[in-house]
Parts: sequence; structure tokens; C-alpha cells
Amino acid sequence: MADPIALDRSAETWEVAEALDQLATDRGTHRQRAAQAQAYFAELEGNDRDLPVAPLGEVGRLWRTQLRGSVGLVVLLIVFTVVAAVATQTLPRLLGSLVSSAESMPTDGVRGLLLLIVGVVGLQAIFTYLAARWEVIVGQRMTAKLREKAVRDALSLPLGRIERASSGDLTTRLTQDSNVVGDTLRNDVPQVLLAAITSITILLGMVLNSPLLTVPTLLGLPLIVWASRRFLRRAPAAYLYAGSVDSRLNASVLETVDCVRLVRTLRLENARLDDLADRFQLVSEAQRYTLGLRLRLFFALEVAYNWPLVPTLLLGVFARSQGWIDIGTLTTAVLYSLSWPAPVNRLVQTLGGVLTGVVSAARVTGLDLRDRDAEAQHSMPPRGTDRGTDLRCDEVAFSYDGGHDVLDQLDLTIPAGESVAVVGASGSGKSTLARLLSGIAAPGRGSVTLGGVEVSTIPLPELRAKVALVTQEHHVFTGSLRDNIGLSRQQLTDSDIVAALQAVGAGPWLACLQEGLDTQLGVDGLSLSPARAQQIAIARILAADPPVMILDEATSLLDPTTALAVERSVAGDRRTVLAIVHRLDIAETADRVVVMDGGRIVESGPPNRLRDSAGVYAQLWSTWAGQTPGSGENRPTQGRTASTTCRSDGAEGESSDRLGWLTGFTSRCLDGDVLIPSRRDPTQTRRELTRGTES
Ligand SMILES: Nc1ncnc2c1ncn2[C@@H]1O[C@H](COP(=O)(O)OP(=O)(O)OP(=O)(O)O)[C@@H](O)[C@H]1O
Repeated sequence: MADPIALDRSAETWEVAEALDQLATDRGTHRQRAAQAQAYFAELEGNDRDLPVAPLGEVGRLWRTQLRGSVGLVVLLIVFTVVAAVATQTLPRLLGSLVSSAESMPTDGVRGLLLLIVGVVGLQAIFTYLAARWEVIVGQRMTAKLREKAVRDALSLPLGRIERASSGDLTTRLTQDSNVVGDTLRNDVPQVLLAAITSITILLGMVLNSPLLTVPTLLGLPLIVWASRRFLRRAPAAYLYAGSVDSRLNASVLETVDCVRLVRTLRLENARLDDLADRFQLVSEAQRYTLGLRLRLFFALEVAYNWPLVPTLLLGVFARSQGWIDIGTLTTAVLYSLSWPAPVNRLVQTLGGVLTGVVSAARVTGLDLRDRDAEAQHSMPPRGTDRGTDLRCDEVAFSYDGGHDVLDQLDLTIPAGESVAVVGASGSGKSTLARLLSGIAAPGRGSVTLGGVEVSTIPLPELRAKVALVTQEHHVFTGSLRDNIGLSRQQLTDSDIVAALQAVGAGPWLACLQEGLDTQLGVDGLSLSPARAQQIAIARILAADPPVMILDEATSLLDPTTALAVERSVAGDRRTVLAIVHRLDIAETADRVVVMDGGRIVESGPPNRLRDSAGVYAQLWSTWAGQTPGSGENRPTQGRTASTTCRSDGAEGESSDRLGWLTGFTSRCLDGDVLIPSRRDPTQTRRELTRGTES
């Protein structure tokens, strides 16, 4: 996979600026240019680690969806805003009338006018208050809905897509981008609305007062339009770019924090700081570019909206001297000219905020896009007739990102109820096979079926109910032990949960817990070792009782005896099981062993038959048996069990999981390609990691 950091580095700021300028001058509609900008950045990034960004046009759809159900509130908001703006703009006219008629009008008339002015000021204050209050109510409602939608979209993203994306990108969208959209909806959009309505009412008031004295203000308008258009041509792409590099900075910070122990163990602090500095450099360059765009806009607009005051005054004095207007009209025109810059200034100041919000909304809406992924097909009508739970691969080929085929002409049939152990060298394609069988990815060629139905076309809920994939990754949710297991299936009884825990060898340490299934886990609760967490992850799936289970080194952190017992429990009840294993004593317990090499199945058969033949498995076995003390012919390893002694706090004591913990920890950090900045040679670092693990 191309290195995103290296690609970013090659994109010097001037190149970005040049490309942005080019985009801005290209012909085409605003929407076409936004699409071009997105295509450009996709190319610049040269990888699909970032989640998709919705076309800017989609943002309107998102906001319309958010508005649904709040239309009444929005209408009220607009009414309050318009009334407040009109009241504000009536004041200069009333003051002008007061000035022009002060001498001629009787005292009662002046008093009436003064009362009217006081009334209008009161009206303006009340409606400004109501508008401000409604802005917060509407904004908060929409923000809450948006957050819910973003989290829902993130949770329903295809697994393959989440795996490809960096965690920083997803986190940035769910936190920072969602916050920005919320702020925009709560603050910037109402401000823009109020400023736009106020500007229009001022302009209308000016024209009604004196078309002649409106001319200087109108002369500034072309400059406003030109500067705004220029800004809007360049800004979307620039803000998109800024959002993207910001995500990468966050990803680096998150990953460093996530793997902080490993960073310390391997003394990678300086490498991580260098990586952060490089990414921060890109962020500050992008921010400098967007700041430059804003400053140029502000400068042009400052000139455009400040200059009418003096010409209006001069023109007004001249018109008065000619007797074309009275003193009240002149006063009103000057008051309008004085009040004109404020809303226009507010409009411009909040424009940058609105644009940032639109771009963040495009990034949040991007979570809703499901193109380019196998899982998109799960919404297609199922192909084939459902005939149970046998798994079948026919002439399957698969490649990652259009690279070489990592699975090639692979044929495999697993009848319902059979347990199959898959063994083979690292990189032979075992995990890829597991991903295809569990529907995370679809084959490039050939077919993968479950009970005769193409896996990639089975609706996701149905597929998830039938096939469970358990990997080395495990997670303990904050909550009770009961909740942690019970969330896999509704209406599980305590005895079901205990049975699932016992099936994964957790019985002894469960007995140590004073609060039993009520024991709180996670933050502020009992902290479990990774091996215990792995037991919980498997128990959770066992409790769900799916007819097909695919285990991808799912017991790697458990001690050998427990691992063996767990794999046997999983295969019980004639469940269909495909287990990827590195330890051959576990493979020996399967009905059949399948040996993979170079993306193909090179051997398949009962373990004892394969062991007695002179094939690949026999060689693997003799190597493994030679390296593993205690292993012997046809005899699974009697491994060391983690000694379980109850500690005073009710948790289990453990002695043999530490190496497993470090191995799991390092592999997690490496698997995500998270830890090693681009300038390091990954092979070298892997070697360092291995040394660190061994020592
Ligand atoms: N996300 C990915 N993107 C690109 N290539 C990948 C990806 N995942 C795996 N590969 C490549 O596909 C090939 C098969 O990998 P796979 O993980 O399926 O093998 P494996 O037999 O499970 O290896 P291991 O035992 O080390 O887990 C390898 O060459 C690997 O580098």
C-alpha cells in the first residue's frame, strides 16, 4: 500500500496552492469544481485509508434530513430573525423623521414619534432575544440528530472499509467534525441568516429612503460579489484538504497514545515526535493557505463596505444644498451607511465558519457512502437457494487494491458440521480466506457460498446471525461481566452465560470474582488481562450460538491447554468451524486439516493421514514437534495452564499471560501499521520489535 505520509510530503504547499488555483480557474459549475477538488485530493492522497468525503451537494441533503421534524422551529426562528432585523432597520427612518420634523411637528407629534421609537427598540430587543434563544434550540436539536446519525453510520460501515480507514480519520469525524457541524448550526448559520436579512433590509431601507444616496453603497457591491466568488471558488478544496491533513495529525496522536508502552519499550519517542512534526507542518501549511484566502477576502470587503460612508455624506450634503432631499433623508442615509458595515462584516466573518462546517458536514456525510466495497452488495437480492450452512469456495481469486492475487483458484468445501483447521506459512492467505467466508470482502473471481447462497449477497443481519468471525482482536465493554456476554443474544439466562464462560476455560477465574457476573469490567471496573478478554470475546460469540464459526487465531493469547479446550468447545454441537491455527496440536483436534501455500490449498485431509504422508503438513508437523517441548506423535501438547489463584480483590492471579499480552499488544500496533513512521524501514522495525518481545 502506498505510504500516505510520503505522498503527503511530496505535495509541497506551493503545489497544493497551484492545484487549488488551477481548480478555481477551471470552467464549470460550482458542483463540478467541488467534485474535481475531491478527485484531486483522492489522487493526492493516493490511498483509500481515508473514509470517503461526500460531494458538497450531498451536504444539503444531510441538512435537509436534519431539518425534517424541526420545520416549525425553523420557521419560528426565521420569523423572529426577520422581525428583529426589520425593527432594527426601522430605527434610522424613525430617527430621520424625528430630525426632519423636530421643528415643524407639534410637541404631541414628537412625543408620539419618541414613543414609537421606544416601542420599536423594545420590539427589536424582544425579538432579538427570541431569535437568539431559538437559534440555540434549533441548533442543539439538529446537532443531536446529526451526532446520532454519524454514530449510526459509523457503526453500519462495512467492516472492510473501517479496517482500511485509519482510526484517526473515523475518530476525527465523530468528534471534531461533528462538533464543528454542531457549532456551525448553532452559531454560524443563524449569524449568517441574521446578517443576511439585516443587510438586505438595510439596503431596502436605503433605497426607500433615497435611491440617489444608495448609489455609493451599490458601487461597493461588485467588489463584495467578486471577492466572495473568488473566495468560494478556492475555499472548498482548501478546507477539504485542511480537514484531511488534520485527520492524519489526529491519527498519529491517537496511535502514539494507544501504543505508548510499546513506544517507550522500543524508544520510538523521537521517531513519533518527528512524525507528528511532519504532519503538523502539513496542517499549519493548509491552515496558512485557508487563512490567506480569508484575509484577502476580508481586505477586499473591508474596502467595499466601509467606503460608502464618506461619498454618501458628500453626496447627501450636495443634494441637500440643491434642495433635492431634506435633512431627515440625509440623516437616515448616514445612519444606514453607519449601520451597513456591521452585518456585512458579520456575514463575511461567519462565512469561513460556515464553509468549515460544510466541509466537516461533507466528511460526516461521507460515513453514509458505501461505494467501492464488497459489503455494498449485501443489499442486493440473494443469489442462490438457501440450503443450510455448508461453506463452499469455487475457483476463488482475490487481490487487495488491485494488486497481485493473494488467493488464486482456491476450491474448498466444508459440509455443515465439519471442523476444519487451516494451517500454512505467514502470508499464505489464511486470513483473507476467513474474510471472504465471513462476507467482509467479496472474491474478485469465483464464488463463495454459504448453503448455496453467494455470501456477499446475503443480507448482513442474516449473515451475522449465521456466521461469526472471531479474530485476535478482543474488546471488553464497560459494564458488568453479564452485560459483556449477554449483549450477543437477547434473553440469555445466567446459566447460559456461565456455561459459555466455562466453555472457554474462564470457570476458575469466574469463581474468584466475589460479585460473580455482576463484576464491573472496563473503566473504573476490573481490569482484565488480554487473555481473559479474549476468553470473554469467544464466550460472547459462543453464547450467540451461530451455526458457523470462523476463528482467526482467536485463541492465540490463551495458554495451550485452555486454547485446546476452547477450540474443542467451539467445534462441539456439530457446528461448522473453520479455525486458522498456528499451533499444530490444535489442528490435530479438527476433523480435517487444510494446508495453504501461496494463496492455494495444497493439502487437505484428516490430520493423522496428512501427518503420516510425506507432504507439507508432515514436514510442518515434524518441525513444530521438534520445536515444541512436550509435543509428540499424535499427542497434543500438554501446555502450561495459567495458574489461577484468587487474589484478595477477587480477581484472578495469573502468571503465564505476560508474553501473550506483549505479543498481542505488539501485533495490534503493527497490524494497524500505526506505529512506524514512514521513514523507518518496517522490516527493520519488525526485527526490533521481535527482539524487544524476546528480551
Ligand atoms: N489489507 C491488506 N492490504 C494489502 N495486502 C494485504 C492486506 N492484508 C493481507 N495482505 C496481503 O495478502 C497476503 C495474504 O495475507 P493473509 O493475512 O491472508 O495471510 P495469512 O496466511 O493469514 O498470514 P498470517 O498467518 O501472517 O496472518 C499477504 O501477502 C499479505 O501481505
